[in-house]
Formats: sequence, C-alpha cells, structure tokens
Amino acid sequence: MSEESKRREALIYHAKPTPGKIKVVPTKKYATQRDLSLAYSPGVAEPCLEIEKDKENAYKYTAKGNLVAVISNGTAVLGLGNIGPEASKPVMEGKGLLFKIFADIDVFDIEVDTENVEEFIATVKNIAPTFGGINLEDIKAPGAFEIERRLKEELDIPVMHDDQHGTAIISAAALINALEIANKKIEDVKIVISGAGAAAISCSRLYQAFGAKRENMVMLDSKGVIRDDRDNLTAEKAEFATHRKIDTLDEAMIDADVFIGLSMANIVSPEMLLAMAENPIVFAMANPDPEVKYDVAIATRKDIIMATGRSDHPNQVNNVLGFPFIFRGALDVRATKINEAMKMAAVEALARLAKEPVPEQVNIAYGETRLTFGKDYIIPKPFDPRLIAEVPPAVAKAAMESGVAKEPITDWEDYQDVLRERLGSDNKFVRLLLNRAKLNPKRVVFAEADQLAVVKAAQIVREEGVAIPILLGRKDTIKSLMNDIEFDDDNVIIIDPKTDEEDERKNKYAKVYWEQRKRKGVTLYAAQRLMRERNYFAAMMVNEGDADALISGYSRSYPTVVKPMLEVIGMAKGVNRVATTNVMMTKRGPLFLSDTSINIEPNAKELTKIAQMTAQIVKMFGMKPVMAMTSYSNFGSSSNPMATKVREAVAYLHRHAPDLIVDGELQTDFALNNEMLKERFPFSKLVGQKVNTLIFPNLDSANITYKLIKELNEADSIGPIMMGMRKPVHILQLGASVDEIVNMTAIAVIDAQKKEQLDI
Ligand SMILES: NC(=O)C1=CN([C@@H]2O[C@H](COP(=O)(O)OP(=O)(O)OC[C@H]3O[C@@H](n4cnc5c(N)ncnc54)[C@H](OP(=O)(O)O)[C@@H]3O)[C@@H](O)[C@H]2O)C=CC1
Ligand SMILES: CC(=O)C(=O)O
Ligand SMILES: [Mg+2]
Repeated sequence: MSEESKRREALIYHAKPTPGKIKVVPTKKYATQRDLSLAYSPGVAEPCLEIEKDKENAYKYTAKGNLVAVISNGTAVLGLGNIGPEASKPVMEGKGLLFKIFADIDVFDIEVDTENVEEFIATVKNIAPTFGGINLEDIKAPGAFEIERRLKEELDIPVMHDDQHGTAIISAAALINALEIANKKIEDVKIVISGAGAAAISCSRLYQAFGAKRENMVMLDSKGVIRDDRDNLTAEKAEFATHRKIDTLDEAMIDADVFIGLSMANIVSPEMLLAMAENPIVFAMANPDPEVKYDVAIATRKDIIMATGRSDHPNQVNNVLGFPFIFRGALDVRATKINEAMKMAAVEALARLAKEPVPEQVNIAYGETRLTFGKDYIIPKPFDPRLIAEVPPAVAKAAMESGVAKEPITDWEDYQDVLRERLGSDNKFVRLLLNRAKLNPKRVVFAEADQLAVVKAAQIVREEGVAIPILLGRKDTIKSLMNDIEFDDDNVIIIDPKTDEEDERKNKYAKVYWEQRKRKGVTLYAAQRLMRERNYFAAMMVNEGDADALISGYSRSYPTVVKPMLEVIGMAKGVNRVATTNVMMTKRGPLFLSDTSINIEPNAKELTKIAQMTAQIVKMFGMKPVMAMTSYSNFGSSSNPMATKVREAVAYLHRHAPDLIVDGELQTDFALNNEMLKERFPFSKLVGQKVNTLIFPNLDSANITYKLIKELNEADSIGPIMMGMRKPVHILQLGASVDEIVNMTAIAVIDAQKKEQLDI
C-alpha cells in the first residue's frame, strides 16, 4: 500500500462511521419509568448520601473504581512533539481503546489547554474525584517530572506518567531478556540513551534499579551528549551527565552494547550500528518512526537484537504492554500509588512470560508459526491473552506487600479467572479467524465483483494476505471500481463470463453441467446459456478446481443464490440436507446459532444433522462445541410435538454421538445461565459447561433470534455459514457490509483449508 493510501486509510478509520474511537455506554437498565427513577431522581439521591457519609462508597455506587483519566496537554505527543491538546486527542482516545480492549478499564480522555505546570496540576487535582486512577500521557519533560511527583504526593489514587514508567517497565523487561540472549551482564554493559526527556530519564533510572551502572551510560538530548561540564542542565539531566569527553552520537556509539532510543526518527546511521560492540541491543522506540528503521538495522548487522515501538515488526517495545495491566492490578486492590515494588513486579512478570511456551492462539493472531524466546521474541506480544492473567496479579501482590493496597485480594485463582473473563472475545475471534486464513490463503472467486463493497473486501483480503481473490463481472466496471479505491494490483484475475473471451471455459463448464443434469431436463444449449450467469460460472470454477472457494449473495436473495450452488456443487458425502449457522460475537464470547436460513421445519432426525454439522463448524474454529437444543420446554415439561422432536433429537445424539456435549430440550435462559440450570436441572450435561452453540427447533426461532440479538445487542454476526456443501461455497446476506464480506471470505478460506486437509 502506498504511503498516501495508508494516510487516507488512517483518516477514514478515524472519521467513519462515527468520528473518533470511543463512546460511553450505560451499564444499567433504563427502559422504564421505574428504571429512570432509580438511575436519576429520586433514586440517585441515596448513593449520593452514602458517599457523602464516606467517600470510599464512591467505589461501591459509581464507576469510579474502573475509570481512568488519560490526561495530556499535547506537549510531547508520540515523537511528533508539541502539537497541542486538540491534536493529541486521537492518541488519548487510542490509549482509551487499548485500556478497554486489553484490561477492560474505562477511560475518559482529557486534553488540557495549558503548558503551565501549576495550572495543569490544579486541573488534574480538581477532577481527580471522578477517577480511580490517573494516566498522564505525552507531557514533555521537565514539566512532566514535577507534575507527576506532585500529583503522586497530593492524590490518594494511583497516578502514573505512562511515557515514563510504562515505557521503563516494558523496556526493562525487554532489556533483561535481550541481555540474557546476548549473554551479557547488565552491570557491565555500556548503554547509550538518545533522548533525555520523560521516557529516557525514567527508563535509565529503572535500568539502574536492575543493576545498570550510571558510569556506563551516555545520554544525549537535542544539543548532543549530556556532559558534566555543560551549563544549565536540569536536575534530571545532571543526574546522567557523563565526564567522558565526547560530543556526538557517533562517538558515543563506539563499542556500546546497548542503544536506547527515546528521542526522534532517523538519527542512527548504519555506520553507528557497525561501530557498536558484538551482539548489540538496539531499542529504537521513538514513535511513529524509530531512530533507525527496523529493516535497515537488521540488514546492517546480523548479530543485532532489534526492537522498535511499532507493531509491524518483531519485538514491539511499547508501553501498550504495560499501562493496561499495571492499572488493572492497581485498581483491583484499590492501590493508593503505583510504587517501585509494583513496577519491578510488572517487569519481572513480563520478562518471565516471554520465556514461557507461546500459546497457539498467539502464533495464529500474529500469523507466526512458532514464536519462541529468542532474538525475534524478547517480550510478549500485546494480544497475548496470558498478559491479563499474569501481570495484574503480580502488580496487585506487590501493592499488597508494599502496603499501598486498600482492598487486598485473597483468592488469587478466582482473581485470575475474573481477569480472563474481562477479555472481550469478539474481536479476538475475528482476529483468529483472519489469521487462521492467512496461514494458507486460498483462491476465492467473488461472483459479484461489480459491486463496490465486494471489491473493497477483495482489496482487504488481498492486501492482508487472507485470500487470493478472483473477480467476476464486467471488466471495465471492476477496473473502474478498483481504480476508485486505489486497488492497484495487476495480478488480480478478473473474468467476465458474459464475453466471448471465456467461450472455451464456458463450453467446458457447460459440458460438465450438462453431464450432471442431462437426465433432469437440461439441454447442452441451456447449459451453455446458464454458464453466462455468474453464479453458475463461479460454482463451476470451484467444482472444476479453478478456484478453491466462492463468495456470492451480496446483491441477490438467498434462495436465488443457493439454487445454482446446490445444482452445481451439491452436498457433501453422507449429507442430505444443507443448513446454516451464524456466529454471534456476544459479550460472553462467540455463540453459534443454527439453522438460521434454510430448514423451515426440521424433524428430529434433521435436527440431529444440523447439530452435528454445527459441531463440525465450531471445531473448525478451534473451539470445543457445547450445545443446547433449545425449545420453549425444559426436559420434558411439554408433550407438544414441537418439544418432543427436540427431545428425540437429543436422545439420538446422546446414543450415537456420546462424545458431543449436548443437552435439551431446554429454554435459552437455562442454556446460557449455568447457575439457574444447576439449581433447577442439576442432572443436565451442560451443568458446569459454557454453552457456545444453540440449535433451534425451527427456522422461525433461529432466524428471529439471530436478527434480534444483532439489532438489540449490537453483537456482530458472521454468517450465515453454509454447512453440508461438498465444496466451500458461502453466501452473503443481501447488502452485507465490507467487514462482513471480509469475515465470510476468511471463513471460506478456512473451509477450503479444512476440506483440503480432509481431501474432500
Ligand atoms: N515505545 C514506547 O513505548 C514509547 C516511546 N516514546 C517515544 O520517545 C520519544 C520521547 O518521548 P518523551 O520522553 O515523552 O518526550 P519528551 O519531550 O519528554 O523528550 C524528548 C527528548 O528527546 C530529545 N531529543 C530531541 N531531538 C533529539 C535528537 N536529535 N537527539 C537526541 N535527543 C533528542 C529531547 O531533547 P531536549 O531535552 O534537548 O529537548 C528530549 O530530551 C518520542 O518519540 C516517543 O514517541 C515515548 C514513550 C513510550
Ligand atoms: C507509546 C507512547 O506512549 C509514545 O510514543 O508516546
Ligand atoms: Mg506516550
């Protein structure tokens, strides 16, 4: 993608569909007059009075305990410099997003229009009662030091300047591991630190706490080496002034073991890297562009251990690995401070985690095959789900042991379970889906490529490496759409089945089709005519191995598209009925609902087939199916045929598929609420299980439910996913969004991978 395309993509991401990246969502019911009288006047007066009696009650009755302020004045925004409070807001909203997705912490981002230290301190102090914690962000040194010191002293909630301590914690963990790999001791290494601002000073202090020697450090600011004979040094710079008679970065880099960059882009040359000692460690952490580009560095020295602050290279040393988890631990024990002990505990937890075997899920999430501790993996990846279960407990324990925790934790196992539950699984699921597809992308034919949404989706899957798209439709229309969205890729195959150019292929396909259906009233001439129709042509491409999977249905109704698919591709061996499932990305995790689109009134036997096919799909996503066969009746409470057919299906599955975790018939609230189920039906096989699949008694109930959840809960849906076809054919909902098409394409690719494995 060109730099200009990237720029536009970033701007559109921020502008559409709603400007910005975060919003506020109520957590209490607000449907009725009664709800409102509790939420607001008169009910709201009661918690107010309780908090008036004891301020600590604010943690009990308001969102304070899980609310962090991300506050900046915009004076040191990433490496962009002093760009002002308004311009810093995208970064602060971004931090809010990261706090939420990685640690389930809510954030108000606050941009303060002052560079005056006293005014800034007063502003933060005045608004502090709202929050459980304060994350100071992108405030330039030396003001940042005074601001943080005073606020820590004067407030009784955790205050952390992320650029100082978040960065110090992560980079210290990475440094400890990198030194182990380079076989060097922290007390011996010569360290060059470029930058003498908030991040650099704090990092250097923490490295000392882990054994680095101040006399082995050389620090530079915008004026050059900070020497002890320089005038007007701030107290923090003076702390790191060297007596060595050197002036430039070039000189400082000679024989250095470690380079720490917290300054600005592109100031380290290949020559400087070549002058460093053996196995040099280079952390070029300036954002968005590092002190030296990753590719340049690794091309310059084979023995280098290289990290940047960016997510697009190995070893992302960025405070995103820290602040969500540090605040999570601090908030959960209601710490009054984030102290040295807590920071050291976070460093150790992070460094330790990098050495443990990496879960497959992380490999898939990053499109890696085997991440293992070493030069290219010195620190955990931000999407590692173990972080939430490991780092906050370490921080919380240290807070308790150092006497700053007001609410100690007693049951650590339970705490870890609670932490894991906090991780939203919806995005994770989509990420896993896309990354699984990327491991072995397949050729997917898009039958309606003259539609903008389809071409956009094709561009995304192509550029992300999810699939190799083949576009069907009028060539000039497709090319013009591609042009509009800067989808410049000459290797993408475009086919127009209506033109003479494709006659040879159409004739070949027509013959095959005619052979299949000549005793069903189809003439060769009719077959030839039919192959001009895009869905028949596309299905034939898959049938004949000219494509691995097919996506259609964006512009036509479901039944119109299903027909050619069934005629040309047909059902898999042993299957006499196709069905569909929808994956709903709910807050409790992905939930599969079947059959949402095809079987109007399945009988008991058909229900068992639908359940078994859905189980296969759930497994295809790497999950263990836990299935409830739903009804309005619970375990025999009704003898109406609607209920008995579900009961019969369950009995059949229990007899013939004993390994499947499935039970019913039961109502959906019992299926989804294990406490209720345990109390009323303790014998159920679903007790102690988390149901992830609901099989419905008929099309009405399944379809209505999935649309209802989608509209009311804003739970995204992937699907309907076709089950039971001989080859990967997937049909979109009419007018599907670009994201939905992308997700469906990933499913088609995974389906093709699976069928290839099984050699179907
Ligand atoms: N990867 C990560 O997690 C993080 C990365 N950073 C990055 O670190 C950088 C600094 O951030 P922060 O400390 O908050 O900002 P500050 O404004 O507090 O500090 C910037 C420092 O960089 C120095 N500097 C500027 N130009 C040069 C140069 N050519 N050579 C050496 N030093 C130079 C400044 O010198 P002077 O004192 O003379 O003005 C100052 O000391 C940014 O690029 C930021 O993106 C920050 C936090 C986290
Ligand atoms: C990552 C970060 O906080 C910064 O670059 O400022
Ligand atoms: Mg920052």
